[in-house]
Amino acid sequence: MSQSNTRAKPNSRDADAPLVSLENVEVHFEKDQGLFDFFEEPDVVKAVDGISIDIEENDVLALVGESGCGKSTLGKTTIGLQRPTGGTVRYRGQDIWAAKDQTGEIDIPFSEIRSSLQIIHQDPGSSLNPNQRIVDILAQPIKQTHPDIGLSERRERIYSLLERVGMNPAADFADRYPHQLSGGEQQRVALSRALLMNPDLILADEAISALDVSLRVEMMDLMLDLQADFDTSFVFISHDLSNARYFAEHGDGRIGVMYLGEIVEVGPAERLIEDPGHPYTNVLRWATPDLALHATGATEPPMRRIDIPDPVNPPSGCRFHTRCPEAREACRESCPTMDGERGAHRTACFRTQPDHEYWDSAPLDD
Ligand SMILES: Nc1ncnc2c1ncn2[C@@H]1O[C@H](COP(=O)(O)OP(=O)(O)OP(=O)(O)O)[C@@H](O)[C@H]1O
Repeated sequence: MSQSNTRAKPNSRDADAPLVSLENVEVHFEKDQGLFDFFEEPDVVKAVDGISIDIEENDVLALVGESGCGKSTLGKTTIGLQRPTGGTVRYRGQDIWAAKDQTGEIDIPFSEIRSSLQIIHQDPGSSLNPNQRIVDILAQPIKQTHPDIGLSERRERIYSLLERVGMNPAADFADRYPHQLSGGEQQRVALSRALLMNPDLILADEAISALDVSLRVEMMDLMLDLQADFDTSFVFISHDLSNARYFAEHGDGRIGVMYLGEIVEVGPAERLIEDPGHPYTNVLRWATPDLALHATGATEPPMRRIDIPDPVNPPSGCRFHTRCPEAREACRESCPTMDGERGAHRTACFRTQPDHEYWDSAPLDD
């Protein structure tokens, strides 16, 4: 059921441009001020801080990291739902926010960009209109993308997609309301609705976290099967490294590890898990017992401290240095940047550079 040829690809500004490209993107939020803090400078959370990454056609990127590290903010910025406070986000070479603000020469209108970049949320129940039947919810994207299609063909498409996502027989589900479906079925409807927009990219933001453990693999397999059918890329967000690994490995994609607003390591799933370059990736590995890695025997996390720094006031230099068991003076003083080519296995840690002054600086003992 390939739908990829139902929508012509938009005119790219640059034919070789990645599907979505982030260049030095920042999203800084001002925290709400208390009544008595009115004359103080507002606190700023650097939810995303200087991230550059490309997402190609039929790509899979699984973002992983602990709660509050900026995964959702980065995901929403990637699909044009969150305006960055710095840097640029491009879709096929078109600056998304220039399109939105209608500044400069626009090759791809914002409305087209937004429908190409879809999202499915952790809680599908809240994103499906409770007063509409499933068939009506799914009719909307078809009316938008194919306004000339008549009622019976629309119904046929909806039924065939419901069956494709495992809701069989479709007629049993089509006339129900969202509250008459299980969480897993609601998520399948949300996925179907996203797919009916013929998207180039779907952001799955903790889309399997609320599902029963037994259903998670089934849902990930379904998303990956449909990725092939619909010619779609996925940014898959999870706080669980084993789910990120499953999705990225089976989708032949990459894992991106986030820490305090930065991507600290990105690379092909298998290599990143088997041979992590960043000490924080090692912590995530340690915290994920079902990765079935060779037991290290360590009962304590491979960290000096377990407390998470305040995102309003992140540590100087490498943000992980306050917890990193390998940290030296050099890590407190300067900030490592990503090594290597875009698209390869890349790590932001001085330890990957054999000639770096890190190796001659004193270990941190505080
Ligand atoms: N609209 C907002 N206003 C102010 N701060 C925000 C806003 N959205 C997110 N933040 C803050 O930005 C940081 C990153 O949040 P984000 O939700 O992106 O992280 P996350 O890794 O997705 O976390 P989780 O796994 O808990 O959803 C957090 O400190 C959060 O409190």
